[in-house]
Amino acid sequence: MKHLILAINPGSTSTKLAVYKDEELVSEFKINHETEEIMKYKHIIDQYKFREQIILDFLNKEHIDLSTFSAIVGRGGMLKPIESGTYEVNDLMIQDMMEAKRGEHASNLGCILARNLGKPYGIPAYVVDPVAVDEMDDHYRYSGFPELQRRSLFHALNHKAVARKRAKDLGKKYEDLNLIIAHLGGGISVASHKKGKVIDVNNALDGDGPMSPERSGSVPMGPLYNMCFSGKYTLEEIKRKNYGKGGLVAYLGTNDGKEIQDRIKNGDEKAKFIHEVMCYQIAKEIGIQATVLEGRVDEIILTGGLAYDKLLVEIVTPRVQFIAPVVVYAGENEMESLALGALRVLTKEEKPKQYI
Ligand SMILES: Nc1ncnc2c1ncn2[C@@H]1O[C@H](COP(=O)(O)OP(=O)(O)OP(=O)(O)O)[C@@H](O)[C@H]1O
Ligand SMILES: CCCC(=O)O
Repeated sequence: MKHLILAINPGSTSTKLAVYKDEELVSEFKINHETEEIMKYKHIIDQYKFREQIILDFLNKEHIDLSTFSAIVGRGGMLKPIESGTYEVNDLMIQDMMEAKRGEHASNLGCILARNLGKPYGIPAYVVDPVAVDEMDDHYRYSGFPELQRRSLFHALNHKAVARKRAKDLGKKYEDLNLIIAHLGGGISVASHKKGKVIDVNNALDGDGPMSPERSGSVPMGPLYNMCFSGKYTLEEIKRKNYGKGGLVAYLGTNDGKEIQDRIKNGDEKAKFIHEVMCYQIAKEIGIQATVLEGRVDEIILTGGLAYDKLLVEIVTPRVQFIAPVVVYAGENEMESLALGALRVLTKEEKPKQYI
């Protein structure tokens, strides 16, 4: 019997959905969200109904009955640090995502949507490679403030999926390669994959790394703490400057990479300069990760939605190709990875991990 699987991927600038019959893609859907549309919700959890309606409308349009799914799988959010794999959605996971104690990210909704949609029909819910996957080297964790440790939060699902895909395309094992992978999405994470483990990455949610379509990336700390204590801003407003309203959207009023490309083509000098700054910072972050891998880098991979941007690739590549060859895997492999992660559990090839 074939398994019908619904994959749900709430991203920071989009909602992506896919239906798989075993390994075969049956149908998919993606909707991009304007910054204003998303920013009107104070907390990620407040977006629940909005994102749920997108899923129900998609299933309706495709004439797919919810009750026919064998499993529903969501992108996993800011859980406690955990190892890579497929996890059963349980009560603790739901509670942690509702409380968002480790922070707010669109992917926090993945497990809640998967569980709630399937529950009336007894359909099992899973998450795969949540953003909280933690395989870090301990050197990574320490900052110069003993009170402040770095946290592993990144686009683990796409990082792992692209790394495995590249290894397969090369006829090698992921565990035999050293890769620098730059996920270039609404947020940007650039990571060192050392022999199958992600040992270092910038965490854009904590204001680390390059600016991105809607994250500030790292900013000068002196001016930042003056700003924080100026009395002009609430904590919420400062957080929004880092996450949601930072980066390209702060300078150009849009998080839409295609629109920015069009503006550049039409001679918009400001868009051109800010885009160059983002590219410069991406290249610099790749350089940082090259030192983590001590220069022993097999390949640099550019992936995520922004990797479709040819100008970005043209600017970043010459700055970093002295480190290793640059390969582009534009878009993401997240939907297939979600579905295959659930399928391995349904076919009993793998036992689901428990979130405790
Ligand atoms: N063809 C394209 N050209 C330029 N930019 C693009 C293109 N397609 C998508 N983008 C941009 O890529 C970004 C979104 O990438 P992606 O879909 O990987 O992110 P997301 O899933 O919404 O967010 P995140 O990965 O941070 O969770 C947006 O800024 C989008 O405008
Ligand atoms: C937690 C994923 C990182 C990001 O969206 O910036």
